Amino acid sequence: MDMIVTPTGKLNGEIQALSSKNYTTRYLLVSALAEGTSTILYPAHSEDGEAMRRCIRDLGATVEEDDEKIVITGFGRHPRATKELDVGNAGAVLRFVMSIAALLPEVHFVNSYPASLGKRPHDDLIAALESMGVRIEHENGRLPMTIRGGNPRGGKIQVSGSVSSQFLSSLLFLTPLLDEDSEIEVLHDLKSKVVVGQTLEVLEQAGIVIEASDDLMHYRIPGRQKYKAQTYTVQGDYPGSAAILAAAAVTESDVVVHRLMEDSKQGERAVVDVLKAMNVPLAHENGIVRVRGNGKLTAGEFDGDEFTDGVLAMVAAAVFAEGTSRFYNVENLRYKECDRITDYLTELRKAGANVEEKRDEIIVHGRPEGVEGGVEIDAHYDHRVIMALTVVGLRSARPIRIKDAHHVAKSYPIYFDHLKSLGAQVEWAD
Ligand SMILES: O=C(O)C1=C[C@@H](OP(=O)(O)O)[C@@H](O)[C@H](O)C1
Ligand SMILES: C=C(OP(=O)(O)O)C(=O)O
Repeated sequence: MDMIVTPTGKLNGEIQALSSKNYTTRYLLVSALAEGTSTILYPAHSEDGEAMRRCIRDLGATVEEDDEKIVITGFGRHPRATKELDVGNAGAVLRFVMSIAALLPEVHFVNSYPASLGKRPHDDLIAALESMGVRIEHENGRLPMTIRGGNPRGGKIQVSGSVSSQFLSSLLFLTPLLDEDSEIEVLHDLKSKVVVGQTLEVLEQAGIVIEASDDLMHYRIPGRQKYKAQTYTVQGDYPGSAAILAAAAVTESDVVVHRLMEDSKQGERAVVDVLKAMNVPLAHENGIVRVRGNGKLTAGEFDGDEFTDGVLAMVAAAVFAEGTSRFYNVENLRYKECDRITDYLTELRKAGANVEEKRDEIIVHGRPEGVEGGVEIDAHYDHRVIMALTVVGLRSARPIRIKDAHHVAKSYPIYFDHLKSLGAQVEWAD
């Protein structure tokens, strides 16, 4: 389904932030790895959340859900010997479940999104799992894959963090279950370091003991641990809310978003500081963010690796800022649902934005006068491209048409409903 975004000058209203995708996937996983029954309150409802629900069910967890909670009885260290898993287009779900599949004799991962997840590399996690005695058939480090494990060995493990932090997170979920104690050394660099903090927080809540170095590059994980069945509450999602806040920033607005904890471990909480640095009138207290946009923004320079999933939305706001903005240290955006530098900038330029790219940087020459719009946008299967281009469409001279905008449901199925409730002129077109 395509979305027609018509220029909208004013946004007003209040919404409850959607629930965090990245916490929901983690709570579903640790609940499945516990024996006994866990409860997750206010879980995210999205395609990626559904992908993790599907995988843990296929691996033997029981999953019962009503409109407020999920109740899960896990399989501990003994997942059911399932032959095939389908993670949809969910990168973190694939990476995390690959390590659980290593506990089984043979699991095949299908490639349902050859043009998106099918293009993303998993070499670094494959190498680490192979060093633990797991055999993996793959297509040049990509899906489809067959993992032949059974009894992966703990001990000294090395994994590169230069492409994704998810490979490390995946090993941190697996190693506590192994017979041996393990030590993990992260090689090269560790991208999206902040989100590893979420992994560690959830593991601690699940009763797992892990010793992490201050720089998050070394870990000691005792083996033979048991995940505890717990009750978890999912907090609001900053990455998805970043697009709502950007929309409020580029219009005349008075927009309030609830459920955004100031002390969240989500790196994307930094988008509040980014917008403040761009002189967007914004207040953040008691978990409530209020933007009283006047459409005026000033450019800035930002380390995008601190708020990985919020970069595209902040770039969309910078499109209308006074001056030139830089978002640096963002090379790993190239390995997401699409190449979020080259593909994203191609779509921004179509809409009339003045943007440049480097290997690991996005440069935005702001256009406070707005952009032409009046074009058809390719979503590249990427929910964050869809959300960010919608922000640009609100301040274009003419409507834009975003093709296949239904892929927004990967993380935020109600994004357009939320925007519409704030007054945005967005309509599905068949
Ligand atoms: O661990 C996670 O849940 C995620 C980590 C990040 O990926 P990278 O570590 O590949 O940047 C982020 O982009 C993704 O949305 C989810
Ligand atoms: C890249 C993302 O998620 P994943 O890596 O889990 O596909 C995202 O949510 O922007």
